Amino acid sequence: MNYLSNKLKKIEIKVMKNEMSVTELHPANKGLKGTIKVPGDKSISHRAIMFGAIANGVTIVRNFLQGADCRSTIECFRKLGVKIEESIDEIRIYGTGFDGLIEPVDILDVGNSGTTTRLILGLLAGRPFHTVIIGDESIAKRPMHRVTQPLQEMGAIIQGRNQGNYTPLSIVGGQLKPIQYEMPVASAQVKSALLLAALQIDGETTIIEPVSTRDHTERMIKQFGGKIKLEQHTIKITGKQELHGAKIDVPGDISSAAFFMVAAALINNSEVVLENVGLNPTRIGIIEVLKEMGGDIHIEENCDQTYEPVGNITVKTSNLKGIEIGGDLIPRLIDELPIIALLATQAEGTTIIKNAEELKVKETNRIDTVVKELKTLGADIEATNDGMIIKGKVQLNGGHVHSHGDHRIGMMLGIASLISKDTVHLEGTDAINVSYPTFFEDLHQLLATK
Ligand SMILES: O=C(O)C1=C[C@@H](OP(=O)(O)O)[C@@H](O)[C@H](O)C1
Ligand SMILES: C=C(OP(=O)(O)O)C(=O)O
Repeated sequence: MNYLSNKLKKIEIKVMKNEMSVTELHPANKGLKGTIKVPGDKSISHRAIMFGAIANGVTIVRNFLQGADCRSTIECFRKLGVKIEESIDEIRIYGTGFDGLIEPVDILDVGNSGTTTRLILGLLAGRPFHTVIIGDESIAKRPMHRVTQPLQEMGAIIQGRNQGNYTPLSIVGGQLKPIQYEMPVASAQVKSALLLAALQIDGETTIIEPVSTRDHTERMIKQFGGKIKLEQHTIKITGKQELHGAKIDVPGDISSAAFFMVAAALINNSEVVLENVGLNPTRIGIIEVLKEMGGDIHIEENCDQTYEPVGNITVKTSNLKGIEIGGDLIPRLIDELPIIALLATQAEGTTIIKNAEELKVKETNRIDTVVKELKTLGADIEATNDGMIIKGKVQLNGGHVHSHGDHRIGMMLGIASLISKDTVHLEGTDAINVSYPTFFEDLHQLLATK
């Protein structure tokens, strides 16, 4: 049977009081072939809106990710008084500078986006007005102390549930003082929040990371004409700099490309080319893992790019072996761990994922949700305190699985259905809109190419 009978076939069923979408997914009956461009990078799209807003002059963003999370960022900045125009090809942000942002009359709704929540808190910490931030059910469970505590130390007044740890949060910013901050967790969101606060301070702020995390904010500061000192894990920045509007071409999101990289490696007779994907060294852990597992993967870097490296990734059907994944590599593939877990179910031997406690505080507890859902499909997978142990190679069955409202779990299960021997019913498919609204269309295209 053709995957999704050649069309997205949705069965609407009623679960308790809520309407839940259940998608019926069928095993792939042939390989994935062809070339696609995955949508723009989520981390860079968020930052492009934020830096466009705080710069002076117009910023033009191309290949912006039109996912729900980045839409939340746009709407938050509109409420802060920033004019943002959208056309099919580009987004234009009329930067107001920090001082042009205004006290919002309405609550800012960050939806499902942790990046929006944490980065906007850093930015608002230096603004002398009051803002209330809310999000969805998942956001309400995600820890915010990691940003609210250092921002309070800098001088911001922040209140919220559990002493400022959970949304709804209220913040009154103002004049901040520079600090030297040794980050207890490896988090690009914390680092970026502190950089956005530091950019508003007269004086030098120092941030020390335990290990390197994605550096899109640092690169963007330079792209907007700012200065930042980077030395190993230490970042120094002086505030009150003039930032100028810029032209941003958002590269394809490697975290979205990862789903098709894995699908191509796992399905017989596949060869997929993913064009114009971001290859920032702080994001390419998935490429390193695929290579180490014995994957047939080829990278062709485009040498013209200045601020963010991009290139094409080709993946063919591969014979894989289990490996150990941990340490400094974890932040460079943190969002790819659910799909890497699926990859590991099809590798000969044992794969151990460790040092990945951060998975517990994502959109869901991704150790629990990955283990639960892959077990339902018959995988040999166990949760550990800081990761998972997966034994392969195991033929997956069909079954009824759930995204738990987590986009990456939904997409991982969508790919799992292709290698399962029976039909998979995926509940909560809508969550995928958070980062990849055209996921099933792109999958369908790769399945339809001869
Ligand atoms: O800075 C960012 O854009 C992101 C950083 C990561 O989160 P942490 O900083 O919490 O690790 C990642 O999981 C998230 O999807 C996006
Ligand atoms: C963790 C993620 O995003 P955020 O923290 O922005 O919600 C993600 O996209 O996997």
